Amino acid sequence: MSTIVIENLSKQFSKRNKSIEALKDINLTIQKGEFVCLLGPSGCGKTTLLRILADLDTPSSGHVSLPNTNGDKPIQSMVFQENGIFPWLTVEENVAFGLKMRNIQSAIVKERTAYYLDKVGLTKFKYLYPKELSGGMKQRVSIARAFANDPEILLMDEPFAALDEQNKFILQEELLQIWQETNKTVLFITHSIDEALLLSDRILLMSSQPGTIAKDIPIEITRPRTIEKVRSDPNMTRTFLDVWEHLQSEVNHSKLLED
Ligand SMILES: Nc1ncnc2c1ncn2[C@@H]1O[C@H](COP(=O)(O)OP(=O)(O)OP(=O)(O)O)[C@@H](O)[C@H]1O
Repeated sequence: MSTIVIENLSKQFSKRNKSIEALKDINLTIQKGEFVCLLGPSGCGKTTLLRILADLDTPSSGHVSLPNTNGDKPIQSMVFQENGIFPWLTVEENVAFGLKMRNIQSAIVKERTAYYLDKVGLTKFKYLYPKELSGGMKQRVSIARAFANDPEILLMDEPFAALDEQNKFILQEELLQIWQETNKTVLFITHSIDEALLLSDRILLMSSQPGTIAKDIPIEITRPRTIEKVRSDPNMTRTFLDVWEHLQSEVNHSKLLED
């Protein structure tokens, strides 16, 4: 069953009287429950695509079809790289925010908030404010809030990019656990090939500007996965090199166009 269908999507921006073609002719189908990573050179339109799916921006042409939820829950929730939580609310209030906005019964809000606070290990920090939290803890709040909202689709824009390796690894594991339990569809932007191999069912590799889907690569290594398992699998080594070479040539290509 497909959750997201994108047909002939293109997006142009105008910047200082010049037109920028950010996305060109994107055609894509994503199945319910799939974990898909978007990888591509800087400026290739990854965030633009996510923003269109989040309804924060509109396509210049083409069509996006998302599931219909009859308004009883959100279609999509977005997790940003940083600063995605409200500084004036406590950890608990941040996680409960979306549910309260939808006037969900307070007993359910409490139960669901407590469940996801526990999942991301923040129960004992629930009365703290964001300024009292580390970067990793803030991202945990964002993830707990996104899942507590119970959306059909999770849109994640480099959520772990600002974290140190150790924290990144712990959060990747937590995310995978919650994803497997909830069967949400996840679209996840990353610049890390290792991260994409560890997390995704599929890597969508984009070309440099204008962004197109250059390759659609299934990642078939069994779950649960660990970095060690991914690194020692010869197929994954080959995929890593393929993706690496693609990114290198796209970066070189866009440099040539700039020169
Ligand atoms: N609101 C906007 N107005 C004008 N140009 C924009 C706007 N948003 C994005 N762009 C341009 O569209 C292109 C794609 O940007 P986008 O942020 O989607 O790329 P990205 O792949 O997410 O980049 P990065 O990996 O560096 O985060 C860039 O050239 C960017 O400058």
